Amino acid sequence: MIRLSNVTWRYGSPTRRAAVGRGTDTATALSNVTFSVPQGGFRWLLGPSGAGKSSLLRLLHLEALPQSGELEILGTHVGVGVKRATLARLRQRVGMVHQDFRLMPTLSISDNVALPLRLERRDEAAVADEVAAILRWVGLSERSDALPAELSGGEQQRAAIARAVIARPGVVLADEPTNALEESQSSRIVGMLREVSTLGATVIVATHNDALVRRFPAPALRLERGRLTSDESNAP
Ligand SMILES: Nc1ncnc2c1ncn2[C@@H]1O[C@H](COP(=O)(O)OP(=O)(O)OP(=O)(O)O)[C@@H](O)[C@H]1O
Repeated sequence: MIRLSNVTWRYGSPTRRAAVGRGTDTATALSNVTFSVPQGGFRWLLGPSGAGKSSLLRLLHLEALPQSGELEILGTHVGVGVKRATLARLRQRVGMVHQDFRLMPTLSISDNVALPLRLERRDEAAVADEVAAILRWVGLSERSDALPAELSGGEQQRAAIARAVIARPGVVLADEPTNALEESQSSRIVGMLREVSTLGATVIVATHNDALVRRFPAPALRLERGRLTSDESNAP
């Protein structure tokens, strides 16, 4: 479950600089944003360039804290004063998929996918089993020893999804995950993200791809200039 109530977030605040080390102005990226998504819900995140989609996903990925308003993720209230250890634990329960994959170039696909489990110090035999199972799910069993650069864009994105979901996060966020991909790969990626939500994770996917949104109908959150202009969260 994700719940935001009147959340406002400006770039260039001390919180933001401390969190990611950049941003010098005070552009307001999100203004009074209020919505909630239940556990297992799937939402498109739509809006023109600069509307605040990436900013909202970064906030939900706990890369920064809201300057005002309330943010609740998986039952934890996140705000100024929240303990670092609480944030770190919560962050492990939020998976993120980026447009440019962000796989570690020197690690094999299986080692990339294993990273979240190794961070949790899971037993290596269990890691091997989980990695094999998830690579089967994303159709990459044959490519487990390859380096990311040896894979196509669609394959790299499937590996990135495997890495994002292997530790069974309660929330999965994707920032324009199909931008660099051709149509058939895009559909496959969105199909997987939909499946992740039916398995119980809350999933939010930012996109500019209207054709994809039509092909996979789901409630949408629409941002314009940092404000939520449409919230179909209560749609059936
Ligand atoms: N590092 C930053 N420092 C200051 N302002 C920023 C920074 N990154 C984004 N912004 C501003 O925040 C606002 C929202 O940007 P954001 O990247 O969230 O939009 P977006 O909807 O994801 O756009 P796009 O679809 O082009 O990716 C914009 O006004 C943008 O200029």
